[in-house]
Amino acid sequence: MRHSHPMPDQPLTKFQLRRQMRTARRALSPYQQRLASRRLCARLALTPALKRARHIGIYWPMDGEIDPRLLLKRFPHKQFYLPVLPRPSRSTMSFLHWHGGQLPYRNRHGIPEPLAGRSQLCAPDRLDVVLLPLVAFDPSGARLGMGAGYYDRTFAFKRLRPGTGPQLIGIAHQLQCVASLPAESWDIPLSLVATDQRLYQCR
Ligand SMILES: Nc1nc2c(c(=O)[nH]1)N(C=O)[C@@H](CNc1ccc(C(=O)N[C@@H](CCC(=O)O)C(=O)O)cc1)CN2
Ligand SMILES: Nc1ncnc2c1ncn2[C@@H]1O[C@H](COP(=O)(O)OP(=O)(O)OP(=O)(O)O)[C@@H](O)[C@H]1O
Repeated sequence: MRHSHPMPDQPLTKFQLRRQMRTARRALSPYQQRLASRRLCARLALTPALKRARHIGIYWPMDGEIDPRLLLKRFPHKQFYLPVLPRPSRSTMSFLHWHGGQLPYRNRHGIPEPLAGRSQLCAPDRLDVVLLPLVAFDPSGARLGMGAGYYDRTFAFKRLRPGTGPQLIGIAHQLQCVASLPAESWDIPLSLVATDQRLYQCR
């Protein structure tokens, strides 16, 4: 009996944490989502990183993720790029230029992507800033994603050549903040996390 149930105060496994955070995120109302997105984008727009950046990696939100797409209206002269899943036998994502309109094609996870050949490609190391989706984060800049490792693999070169490549900025709802996440050897740390409520300067 003593060992038949996990202790209630045991740390959640990554699996449990993902499920809990994704459920909490999805439970936000459309009004809460719009408000959070406006607050996030207003805060991000004031950061030196965004003001300086010319080529910015962004994402198309899903599953209750905070929506960064208002930034296109704030910065009509900057170039924005969406991630495209690795082609067969490749392991890293590409980034394709996006003007802000609707996108008919959806990838195998149901997320809209621009079409290769029709949109200009930007190599991951040529982006100035990347806004990363995440499931949970901690104030040190550790990130828990969907679990496929796409972003970790795409920006793994930053561990070999620290200080090169884009500045990686995690964006999230404030409720996605946890006290601490287990660090994995392949994790690429975030330099900044921005939420609808505040900024976390990580290093
Ligand atoms: N908005 C957004 N775009 C993104 C990511 C993300 O986290 N958010 N990614 C960050 O890596 C990549 C896609 N990664 C993904 C990894 C796993 C699943 C996934 O497991 N999805 C379903 C299972 C069903 C299905 O895939 O069809 C799930 O919800 O459980 C989805 C996307 C690239 N684009
Ligand atoms: N640089 C890398 N080289 C090889 N494999 C990697 C690398 N980075 C991550 N992986 C693999 O990807 C898998 C998923 O990693 P993890 O659970 O940390 O993903 P995540 O950061 O949550 O997801 P995502 O980046 O897709 O949002 C791990 O099992 C790991 O083996």
